[in-house]
Amino acid sequence: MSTLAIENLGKILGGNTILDGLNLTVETGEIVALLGPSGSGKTTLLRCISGLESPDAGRISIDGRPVYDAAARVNVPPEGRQLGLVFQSYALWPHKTVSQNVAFGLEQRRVPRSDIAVRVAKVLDEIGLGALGERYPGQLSGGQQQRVSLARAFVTEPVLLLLDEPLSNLDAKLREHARAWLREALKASGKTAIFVTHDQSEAMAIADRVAILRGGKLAQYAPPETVYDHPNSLFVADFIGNPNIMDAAAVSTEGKRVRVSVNGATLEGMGVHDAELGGKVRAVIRQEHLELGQPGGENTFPARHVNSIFLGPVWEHWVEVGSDRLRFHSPQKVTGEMLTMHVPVEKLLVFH
Ligand SMILES: Nc1ncnc2c1ncn2[C@@H]1O[C@H](COP(=O)(O)OP(=O)(O)OP(=O)(O)O)[C@@H](O)[C@H]1O
Repeated sequence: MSTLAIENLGKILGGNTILDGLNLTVETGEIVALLGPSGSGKTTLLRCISGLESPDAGRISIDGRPVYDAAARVNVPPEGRQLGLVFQSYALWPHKTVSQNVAFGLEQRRVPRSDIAVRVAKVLDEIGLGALGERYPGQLSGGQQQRVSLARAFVTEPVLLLLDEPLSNLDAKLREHARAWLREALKASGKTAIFVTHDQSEAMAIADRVAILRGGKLAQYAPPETVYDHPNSLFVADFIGNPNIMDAAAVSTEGKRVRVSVNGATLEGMGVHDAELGGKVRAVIRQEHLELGQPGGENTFPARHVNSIFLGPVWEHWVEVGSDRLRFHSPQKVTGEMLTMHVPVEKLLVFH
């Protein structure tokens, strides 16, 4: 069953179309990341779902109930949408203890006092804060404060959780731990969740499906492995994972396979929109799919080695091919000026 159904959602702000007939469905128990370049409409979409922003067209249903319908003039206020909100800033009350912060939403809903104490204790336990109920937010680490803000959203038993950049206030090391923890906590709760992030690896690590926005529309909506391995457009291929991209010319096609001429070398790859191929194309190779090859080997090309930097687990190398600069990794140092590069056929993606 779908917990969230968005149909043809439109939003205009300051005369600009920010959401452009957007459709999105989130199944019950699913975690969805909204990802996209700055200004693509992620925050506006989250605000429209929450009710903090009013769309101009379309429909939004939560748990089968319309909460916004332009045609039927339905617009349920935020507090009537059964949502749990988690903000980047945590928005904790500094003068209330952890337990009081978590209890606040229940008090507002006039839940009996004895029930509040039981529900707060249970959610704090579940979220690993059982021993910290009497502390004040100022006495907690950033990661612990983030857990409190999640506990506060969980305790009201919302049908849908909306998280706005939930980990962006944490430092890099803590963030890596927090993303694994956040996915575990969401999955253990069985809650349906949508979060906005600027961090692609965070989106892929936490989400079941990633919604990539471009100009207020969905560019691709699929599991993380699919958007990474099978991007449906040059835009998505380029946006996710910062790959190597070269200008090329399509020479011939055979089914999905395409032969391309790149800087004087002929290479074979996979056409993503084969019907449209012909003439100028772009060849995309992810850094981890480019490797050293044997001179004369299949799908190889010569490249000039210009730089290598040590990253710890691997070396990162830069090579030049014609006017293109490409990047690849290897566990060892690479020496020599001219190198032979290899890319497996199925890992060279050709876009119109
Ligand atoms: N109140 C407003 N009036 C006019 N334009 C606005 C308003 N709020 C947002 N916008 C514009 O809407 C577009 C989408 O904004 P939004 O914040 O939804 O994008 P985003 O994808 O979340 O961006 P970012 O990654 O930078 O946070 C941007 O171009 C922004 O300038």
